[in-house]
Amino acid sequence: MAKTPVVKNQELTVTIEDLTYEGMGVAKVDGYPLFVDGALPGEKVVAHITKAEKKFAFARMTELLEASPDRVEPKAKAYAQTGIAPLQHLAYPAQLKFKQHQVETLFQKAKLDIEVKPTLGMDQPFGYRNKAQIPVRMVNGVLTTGFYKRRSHDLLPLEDFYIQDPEIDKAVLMVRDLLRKYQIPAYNEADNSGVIRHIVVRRGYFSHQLMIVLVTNTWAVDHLEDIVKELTEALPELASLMLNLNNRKTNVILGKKTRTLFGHDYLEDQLLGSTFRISPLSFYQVNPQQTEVLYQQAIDAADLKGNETVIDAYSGIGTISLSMAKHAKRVLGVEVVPEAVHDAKVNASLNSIKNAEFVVGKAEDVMTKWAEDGLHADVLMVDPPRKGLAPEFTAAVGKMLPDKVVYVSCNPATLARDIAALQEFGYTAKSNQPVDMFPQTTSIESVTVLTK
Ligand SMILES: C[S@@+](CC[C@H](N)C(=O)[O-])C[C@H]1O[C@@H](n2cnc3c(N)ncnc32)[C@H](O)[C@@H]1O
Repeated sequence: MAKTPVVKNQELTVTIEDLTYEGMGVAKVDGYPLFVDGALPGEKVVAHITKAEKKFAFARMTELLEASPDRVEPKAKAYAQTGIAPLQHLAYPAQLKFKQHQVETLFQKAKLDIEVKPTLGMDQPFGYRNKAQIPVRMVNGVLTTGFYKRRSHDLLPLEDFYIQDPEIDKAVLMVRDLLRKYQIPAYNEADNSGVIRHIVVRRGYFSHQLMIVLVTNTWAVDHLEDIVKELTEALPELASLMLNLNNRKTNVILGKKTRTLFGHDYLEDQLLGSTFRISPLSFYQVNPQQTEVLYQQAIDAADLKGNETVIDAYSGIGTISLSMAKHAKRVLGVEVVPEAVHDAKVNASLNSIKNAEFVVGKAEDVMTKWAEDGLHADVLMVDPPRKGLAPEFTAAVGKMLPDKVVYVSCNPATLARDIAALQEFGYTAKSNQPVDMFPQTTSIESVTVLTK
């Protein structure tokens, strides 16, 4: 095997120069990169090599010799083992700079000359998540809720998740205690046995409505009536209690079939003055306070005058579409999850919006058809998942040539790739606005406007 500049279990003193997009400190040993877990730029640390590859190595920090002024005390040491909050040791203003810098770096690499504005952050960057998906496993013979340790499926027991709405944490513990009381077995991944796989909880930030979904390996859950009765009595905010069947050997959390045990089969919440129904299988942004900031950026960027046709691709339950419909002539949404499209249609009528239509389908297929049919959009909104736009989608944009493209992105790497592709059709972007939707984590959301 080729000789590497460092070897496994070696300890060396290094100075950290940068932070990777995953939040690991980067040091160089004669130009060879060392990724040091938990270390911050400017810090001098003792690094213990855990893995040495041909082109880089991983290390663990065993001693902090000189700390960064941006280092803060993490909320909980154990919590750091999970990867839920990989930036919790970095002061919040520095987290916001880190995100801006990440986008700048990716744009530079893609040779894009676009100004990246300072990240819009939160006043209180904890307790913001409106959704939790908590794995349930047996730990030492006891049904336990918590989170997986990084790069593993070993469950670390946790009661306070810090970044979730504290009411969600309380609801999870209440469900856990009832499952313990009625001796319901937790799921066992090794042999696909047991009953309870996950507890999924959503809470409306504005409505305070609570939705609990018990994800189970079977429909047959003992004492279900007792559990439902006790939960409804204990949680006055409970608006929806559901059972979701997932009996496949998979890392996907939710199965396709859901039964309502109590209340509605949806949750309601408000955003920018409109009410939205959200089904358990539908996407809904997890940081409601910052979602309003993000959507306002997108609405301002679209600069609608009232006579435009807007396409909202990857429209989910229609949150962006319906916010835009108030300022446009017509909005067409396209989304691949049928339940989300159903929600979007209901949401249009709940908010008395008559100029928005929603289609189920892959955005790349539907956009191609619209372009072939000669449909013209003045504004194209895109809010794709992390993998960004499909090449067929970008090609259809080149055919339709909307006047403006407003790109809401949750992954700056695919954003940079897609902007470069759209440039081929004569689009340019002047600036990018990151909005911090996920404090304490490395995830980056941003809005970019492209015009011809
Ligand atoms: C980041 S979410 C945005 C949803 C919505 N704009 C919002 O803010 O709530 C991306 C959405 O794209 C949907 N999706 C994923 N792949 C798709 C595809 N190929 N075509 C259409 N929709 C897709 C997902 O189901 C999800 O609802």
